[in-house]
Amino acid sequence: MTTTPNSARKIAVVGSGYMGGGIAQVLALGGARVALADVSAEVAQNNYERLLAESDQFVADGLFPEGSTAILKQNLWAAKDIEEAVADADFIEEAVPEVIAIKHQTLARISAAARPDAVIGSNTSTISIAELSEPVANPERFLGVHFSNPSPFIPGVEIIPHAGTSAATIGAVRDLVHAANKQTAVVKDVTGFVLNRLQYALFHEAAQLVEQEIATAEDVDTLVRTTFGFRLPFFGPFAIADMAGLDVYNFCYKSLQTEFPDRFATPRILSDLVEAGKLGTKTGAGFLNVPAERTPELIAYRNRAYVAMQKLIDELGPAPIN
Ligand SMILES: NC(=O)c1ccc[n+]([C@@H]2O[C@H](COP(=O)([O-])OP(=O)(O)OC[C@H]3O[C@@H](n4cnc5c(N)ncnc54)[C@H](O)[C@@H]3O)[C@@H](O)[C@H]2O)c1
Repeated sequence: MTTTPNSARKIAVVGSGYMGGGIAQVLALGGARVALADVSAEVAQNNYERLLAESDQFVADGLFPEGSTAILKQNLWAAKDIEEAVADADFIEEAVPEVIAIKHQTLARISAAARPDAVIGSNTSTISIAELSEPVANPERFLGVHFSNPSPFIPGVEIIPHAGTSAATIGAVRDLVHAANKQTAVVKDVTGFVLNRLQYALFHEAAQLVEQEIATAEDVDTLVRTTFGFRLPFFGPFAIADMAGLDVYNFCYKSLQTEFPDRFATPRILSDLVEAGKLGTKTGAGFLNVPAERTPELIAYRNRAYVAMQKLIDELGPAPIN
């Protein structure tokens, strides 16, 4: 639930490049006053102008609502340096390059110049949040706030507290991100977090299939897009497993184990449910506990979703790859 409208917030984005620029657009369009800071006043100003020009193009292409550039002109500004940008900010997002030394140096400057109660987030994709927190004074106000590329259009943001991040900090960031019309999930500070761990698990198997000449890269992509990947905008892996039947998953694991006993060892959380007779949607209990009486509603939604998805793909045409 949103408690504070973003129009009442002051935000600074430090590192106004590709990701920082997009994040600044999202937050400024959500109503916050957003300062851009970069290596120099000139770079910040150039990025400010780039973001306005890009917004004009997005409006012309129907991707941003009419009037977006005017809102950005009102809410975005280019600061002369990090200190000026963060001085009275409630929230600061760091989006400088993925190099620990640069991030540490930047976070030290942010932390020294910001209000002691300002919340500080990092857009890091891979660096431990605990390690990044080292130069931050009051590290309970620091956490990962990981937007995805392209940030104006991808709806999810991964929130990564380190062990010392306060609950109030997590709550404040979730409010702020939700007020900018994004969805959040809070995950632990482990290598790869959740998003990249999953993304690279899929890529890792895909690369091995191609290396072993089991399928071409094109055919792997076709299969992912047109089969299980087709479901993913609507259902995550646990909803899909519940709908498929956890007994079926258990059996498939046994099959995979004949060739890959270690890589596809049956996960304990799956075998525990199967042993308890909780086989997913068909038994009204599984990972996500969809009550049995709602199954027809779920199936109807699923079917509508897949038909709508195919219509959208037909309307857009294939991606310009190859
Ligand atoms: N590009 C992606 O797809 C993606 C996706 C998710 C997360 N990320 C993460 O977002 C962060 C930024 O990535 P990006 O792709 O936007 O990089 P980028 O190179 O486009 O932008 C980095 C910006 O930081 C500025 N900068 C460099 N040193 C600085 C300093 N000392 N002080 C202030 N500004 C400084 C640069 O001038 C540049 O404008 C990285 O941590 C990256 O891992 C990137």
